[in-house]
Amino acid sequence: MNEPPRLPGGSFAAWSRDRLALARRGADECGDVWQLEPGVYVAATAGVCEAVLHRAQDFPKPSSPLFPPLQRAGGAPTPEERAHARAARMRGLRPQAVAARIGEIAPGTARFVEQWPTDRDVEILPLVRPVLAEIGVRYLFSEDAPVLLPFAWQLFVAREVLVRPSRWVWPRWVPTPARRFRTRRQVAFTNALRPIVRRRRSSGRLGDDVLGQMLRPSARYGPLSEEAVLDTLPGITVATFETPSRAAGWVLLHLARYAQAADRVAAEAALLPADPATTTSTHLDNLQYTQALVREVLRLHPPSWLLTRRAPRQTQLADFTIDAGSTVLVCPYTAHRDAREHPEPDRFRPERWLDDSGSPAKPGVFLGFGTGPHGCEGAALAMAMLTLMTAQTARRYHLSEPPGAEPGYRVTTFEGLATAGLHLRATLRG
Ligand code: HEM
Repeated sequence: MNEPPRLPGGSFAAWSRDRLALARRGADECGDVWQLEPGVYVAATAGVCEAVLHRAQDFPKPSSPLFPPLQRAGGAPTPEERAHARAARMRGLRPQAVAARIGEIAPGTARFVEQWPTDRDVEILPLVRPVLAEIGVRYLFSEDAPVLLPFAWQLFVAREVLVRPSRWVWPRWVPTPARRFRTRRQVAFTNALRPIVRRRRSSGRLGDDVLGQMLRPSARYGPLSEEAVLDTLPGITVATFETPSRAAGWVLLHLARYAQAADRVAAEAALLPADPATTTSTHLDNLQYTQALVREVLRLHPPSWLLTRRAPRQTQLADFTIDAGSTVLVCPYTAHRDAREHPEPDRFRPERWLDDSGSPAKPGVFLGFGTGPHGCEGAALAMAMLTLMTAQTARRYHLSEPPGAEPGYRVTTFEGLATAGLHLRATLRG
């Protein structure tokens, strides 16, 4: 049996101290796959990460939903029920569906820009999160969004409490205070959503938003049950703004750090209509440099930088044997810094995502939204929100970091790569 190499000094204690640094050292010194501790492997390079995510039979995603099903007496949903719920959500989230609703997303990102207090340092994540929550919840529930938004916000708060690092990892059945808090918030959200689902179904006015698409029967599976609708929406609701907010923090930081890139985004954004509600998918498609910039930021700082998979049976990965019962951590962060895929991988160079004519290019593996059967369902929505927000911000402001030798934020990696405490200053462009 050919086990993946162990990284010298790569203990769990070293991992806990600085996970990004250890991940980089593992990729540099061990290559494709390395061993963090017995039974825990890290897939580090682009090809291997991609292979694990595509080989979902050999490396299934553990089912540990943040908001476990409440409505079902009969335990976890079957694979068929999961596929049905995913297909229903994707009707409202696929690229064509998002493209048709750009005029609803753009006013939200424009409001964010307008309300940014200028000429003083402002903490970014608390500024950006409520705006993206409003856009995301509106995208899912349109005119029913105002009722659901406060409950959605409480789901987010419950999530933050739940994922906070703690000394003890309690078995899943232990009702810790954080889990009880989560369940109460999830029940409250579901109780607010149920009458909306019933009203839409009984009136026949299902709506054209994501909820409306989920309520339409599928040709293949028929109608999605009320329980499945109610169980699937808490997770998706938080997903519409949680990871996008982390991504926005990184993108805005890069606008502040790279003035020339920001100027180029501003020039492109000058072509956006004055009334954001009239923005269309054609306007969005024309923001090619801005999209490249967002993609480049997600390459360098993928907010979901480490994905978990299991190996229920013994299997091969690259030249190694992965034992039954192992955990495989897939690392988009190091995969994106694989020089065979992205030359000068540590350099911020949005142009790498454009060809000579300025059209989109795919220079190498990109796992910012994962890939394979569990790839991100909200990628098109996230790209639309982030691209519009970036363009509108650069059109109106110069951003800058607070002066000083040290960055005014901490990089956190637990449950996602984020710029905790990031402050930026916006000054109106002359
Ligand atoms: C910049 C923003 C975002 C990033 C970087 C991101 C990243 C990711 C990644 C890497 C995965 C794969 C996880 C894995 O393979 O284990 C994923 C899955 C997922 N994302 Fe996103 N995401 C973003 C925004 C969104 C939005 C806006 C939504 C909701 C509308 C969403 C919904 C989901 C869902 C439901 C999954 C699970 C898919 C599955 O397990 O089958 N994400 N996302």
